[in-house]
Amino acid sequence: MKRLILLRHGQSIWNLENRFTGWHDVDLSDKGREEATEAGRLMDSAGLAPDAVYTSVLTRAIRTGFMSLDVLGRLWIPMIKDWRLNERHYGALTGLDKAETAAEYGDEQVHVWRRSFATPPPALDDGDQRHPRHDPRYAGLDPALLPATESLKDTLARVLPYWESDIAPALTRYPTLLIAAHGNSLRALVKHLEGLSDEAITGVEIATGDPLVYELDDRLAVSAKYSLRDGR
Ligand SMILES: O=C(O)[C@@H](CO)OP(=O)(O)O
Repeated sequence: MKRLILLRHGQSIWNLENRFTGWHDVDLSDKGREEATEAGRLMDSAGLAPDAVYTSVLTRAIRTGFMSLDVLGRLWIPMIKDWRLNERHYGALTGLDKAETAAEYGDEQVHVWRRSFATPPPALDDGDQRHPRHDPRYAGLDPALLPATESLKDTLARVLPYWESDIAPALTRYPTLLIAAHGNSLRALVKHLEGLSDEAITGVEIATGDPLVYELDDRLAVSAKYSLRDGR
């Protein structure tokens, strides 16, 4: 049996401030750091010892993985960072206050931008400093790969090939594998793992700092799923 632990980063400063974040690189809040440490304690109590961690190239996820592994005394395991585990790109909404945006465009429109499967938020212009082409961490990538906005469908379209090419094969070598990532990149993975419909995934939320464990058989079919914090 293999175990996949999905861990959404702890609360970030922009989660706390209620701002659309996406690919903006904001760090954890004090509460987020506590959640990251607590996630490590929960894994420890459950007897889970990750053999490797996959994470994004965004500080809040990297730090969450690092802080949880620190509790476990496992900072030495391989940590693989890849942009394809980044949060869904929030386009022109990046940095805006969620409540103010809802007051301007209406709750329904904001809900569509946040949770519909296929409708992306308005895109960023190439010249906008928030566009990933201006961020040195993506300098080695083909600019055509870099999103100016993303729906969950678009996010799935980059997470899934990475799952198939890198993460799923790694489960043979690392049978307990931690993925420290983001609300929407993890929702994309959950949709795939559980075979959820486009409609069903719109109702799925992933809490910060709550390790979600999937037990997988040799064909990587899910045999059990539970959360370490809420026990669901
Ligand atoms: O702002 C974001 O990037 C995400 C996650 O924090 O927010 P939402 O839940 O609205 O998709």
